[in-house]
Amino acid sequence: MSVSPQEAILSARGLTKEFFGFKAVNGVDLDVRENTIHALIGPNGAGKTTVFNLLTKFLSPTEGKITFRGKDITGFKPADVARLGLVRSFQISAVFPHLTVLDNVRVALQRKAHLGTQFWRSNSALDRLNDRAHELIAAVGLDEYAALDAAELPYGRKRALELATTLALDPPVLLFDEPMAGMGAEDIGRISDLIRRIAKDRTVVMVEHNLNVVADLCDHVTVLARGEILAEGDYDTVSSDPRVREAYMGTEDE
Ligand SMILES: Nc1ncnc2c1ncn2[C@@H]1O[C@H](COP(=O)(O)OP(=O)(O)OP(=O)(O)O)[C@@H](O)[C@H]1O
Repeated sequence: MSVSPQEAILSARGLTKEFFGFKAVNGVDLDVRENTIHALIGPNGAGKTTVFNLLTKFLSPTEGKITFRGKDITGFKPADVARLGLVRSFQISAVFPHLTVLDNVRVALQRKAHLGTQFWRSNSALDRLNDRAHELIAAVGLDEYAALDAAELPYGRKRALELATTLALDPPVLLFDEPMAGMGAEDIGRISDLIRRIAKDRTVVMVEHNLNVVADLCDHVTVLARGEILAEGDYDTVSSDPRVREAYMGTEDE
């Protein structure tokens, strides 16, 4: 099932990335539809992280074009695309270990508001910020941890905090690189629920190795292998595709 470019919030055409002559990503056309959860999957070395870094502008493509809401963002810097509303979470999210959960979320909200030091002159603005911080903390299930330093949080809860600080920026598109990496079953369930809730009125793109999570969460799946798109569609479609099965089994044998 291909997505028509008109419906896509984020698109790539002919996306190619060469490292020293080796094409890690080769001619990838991608359309991410608004308000869906879109997974990038594929065996090790397929080019998922490279595509993810190209989409978020952490890498520049050797060839190809990326558009966001119809605007060509190929030459943009990561901060520029974040400002437009394309924000990656987890691997780069700024959580300060020695600030409390509440203060971490407040700092993120302040950044969003660009209020800087002037902000603290207004008590009503401070109240609004505190209310919003508590809402976000509740949304990610961290109410009882609000006063704890971020460093003291268990791993899964730390990721929930990273999610809250990302949500503070209120981005229409969120990109996650392996959000479930290193998590136990309980945390996976909690973060999956969170992502599902977030995605009700947002677009989510995620690289994910855990195929149970992909099956459970994602509306659309793009399978990459050797830098190219091997298959696309919903999970049932791609998981029953013999080429996809072969690509995964091939790497298991290696
Ligand atoms: N900076 C780089 N320099 C050289 N080669 C790279 C670089 N980054 C990635 N590659 C190569 O590009 C290919 C794709 O890598 P990438 O990390 O995008 O794959 P992946 O699908 O995310 O893999 P994994 O599931 O193992 O994380 C690999 O062969 C990798 O070795």
